[in-house]
Amino acid sequence: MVLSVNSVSVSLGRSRIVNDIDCYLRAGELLMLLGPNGAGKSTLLKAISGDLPYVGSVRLAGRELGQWRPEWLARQRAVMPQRVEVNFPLTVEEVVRLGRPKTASVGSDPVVDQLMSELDIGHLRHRLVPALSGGEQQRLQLARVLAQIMDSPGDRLLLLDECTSALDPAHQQMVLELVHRLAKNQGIAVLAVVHDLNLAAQFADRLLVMKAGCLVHEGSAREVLTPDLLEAVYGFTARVIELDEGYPMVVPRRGGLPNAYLAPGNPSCRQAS
Ligand SMILES: Nc1ncnc2c1ncn2[C@@H]1O[C@H](COP(=O)(O)OP(=O)(O)OP(=O)(O)O)[C@@H](O)[C@H]1O
Repeated sequence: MVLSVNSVSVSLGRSRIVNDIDCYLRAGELLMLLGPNGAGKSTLLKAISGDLPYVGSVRLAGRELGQWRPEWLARQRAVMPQRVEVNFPLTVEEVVRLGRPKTASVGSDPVVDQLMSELDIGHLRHRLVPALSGGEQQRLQLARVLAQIMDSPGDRLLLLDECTSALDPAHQQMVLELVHRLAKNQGIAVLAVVHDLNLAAQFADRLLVMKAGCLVHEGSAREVLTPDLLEAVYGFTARVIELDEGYPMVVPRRGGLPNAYLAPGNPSCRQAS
């Protein structure tokens, strides 16, 4: 198992934001984490990344997160947070190179070239980062993150927090096809927070759904993306169509936002800690 999360809870201030989560991730698996705004998805990802204190157990490749040396983590685990502010005057190519391990070649680096090409930023390689558009910045950050673990041996974990939120539909497709290929061809285990239900249906091996700090559903896209479950979790009504491609598509109904949408989350899940 690349990642095992057992009974993980996170409190921020006086509130318990993430409540008693269990999940696991095997090599080559693409797991997508869904849930309404404020459900606790980013907080869980930050705990798994070691960026927030938690109670419970997070094991990477069989060993507790805190027991790994930072050098091992830097080669085997890469994290793309929801927001990355880059205001310093480096070029696109220099930023991707920041992700490379110190042992990588100082001259031309095929991994850097390949990632810039696959993420469609090769033509921007000499451009200064503050002059990029939002979507270009997001593809650049993904390239930097992937550069970190691209040619590492052994178990690798990729944690992505809304890595396609700024992208147009073609680039969303491009990015998730790349991430899917890396999982399947290189055995990288991927945990990705997404809001786009149809991208999740298309690419995820398994879906996890969080609401009000708790894990409330887990299963395949066909099991999770049902009208009843979507209404219970998000409070909106939708049709779910089975596509010839072999995965479902969610079509929200216009005007299908009941008042329940604005109601607070399940109070039994998140309480003062
Ligand atoms: N430092 C903090 N102190 C108190 N509450 C916080 C803190 N940081 C986040 N929260 C709250 O924790 C809850 C979960 O936040 P989190 O960012 O994990 O949600 P999310 O599921 O990733 O949401 P989104 O889909 O909007 O990105 C939110 O209600 C947020 O306001």
